[in-house]
Amino acid sequence: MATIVKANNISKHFGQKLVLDGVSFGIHKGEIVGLIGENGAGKSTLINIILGLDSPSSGHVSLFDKKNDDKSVKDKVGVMFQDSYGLSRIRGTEMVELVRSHFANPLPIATINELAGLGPDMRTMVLKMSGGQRRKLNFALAMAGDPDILFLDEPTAGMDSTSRYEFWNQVRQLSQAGKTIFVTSHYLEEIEDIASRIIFLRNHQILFDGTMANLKNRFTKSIVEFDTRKPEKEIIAYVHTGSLDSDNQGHYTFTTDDPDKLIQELVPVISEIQHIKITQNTLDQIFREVMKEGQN
Ligand SMILES: Nc1ncnc2c1ncn2[C@@H]1O[C@H](COP(=O)(O)OP(=O)(O)OP(=O)(O)O)[C@@H](O)[C@H]1O
Repeated sequence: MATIVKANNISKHFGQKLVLDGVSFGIHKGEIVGLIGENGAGKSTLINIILGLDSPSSGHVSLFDKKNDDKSVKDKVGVMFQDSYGLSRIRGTEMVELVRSHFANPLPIATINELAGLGPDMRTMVLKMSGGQRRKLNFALAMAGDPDILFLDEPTAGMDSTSRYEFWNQVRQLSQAGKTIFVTSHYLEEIEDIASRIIFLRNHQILFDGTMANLKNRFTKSIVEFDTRKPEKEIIAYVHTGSLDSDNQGHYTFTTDDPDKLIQELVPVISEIQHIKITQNTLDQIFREVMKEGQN
């Protein structure tokens, strides 16, 4: 699989302040990578370094196997920044035209608007656009050059629920069409939903890099719940792979590393068990737990 981004041992200081410390990873074609970390973790700094907008204190980055300032790379990269741009006294359509003119093979403006979902609002002066409309315009600008890789920095902040839903559907379709996506967001349920891979920045380094399933296996246990009239001591006698959290009027809650095995252990009494439910922590819960651990 082609590696589109290679970040090799990136460190970054701002003055005395260490922000990134030996960060390395590769991003492959077609992946949707979710970069997560607390406020100030260095997500935007890392994106800026990958894009060549900032330089690392040490380490190096390549995009499409070239240096990130190589001219041939520019046409293949689309970026949706967090902040709005300086030009605000022109219409959205004019802004998109301006950006299109910088690319060799831009998408038609109607296609760009279809992707961004701005409709007639694209003709509004940028100054008069709402926060959500500006986000959509930012997405339009990111897509203007028909990029192979899209960097999305907090793309849905300020978007209403329907717009978010449509936005992520669009991103999913772009991914299915072969685009590579690198996204940061504090809306972790959205990252959990969209990303094929999570990179978790913590204490200036990569704490975790892998699939959501791997992340859950590493940082969380499963909860197995069920109802039964069997007395507690009988149930406990069967279960060896989990610990009983509560037995509340016949509703049992076990925490376990291996929910499949726990269910197998219950097989002798399974006919007397009802409403079995297995759950795992969400990305949001895992994130909060990992952050809490760091404070202790
Ligand atoms: N140009 C700069 N000069 C000095 N410090 C900077 C600069 N840019 C970023 N920083 C600092 O680097 C750290 C990382 O900032 P960055 O914006 O990369 O974090 P982030 O993970 O994107 O945060 P957020 O989730 O809040 O957007 C912060 O402490 C920030 O104050």
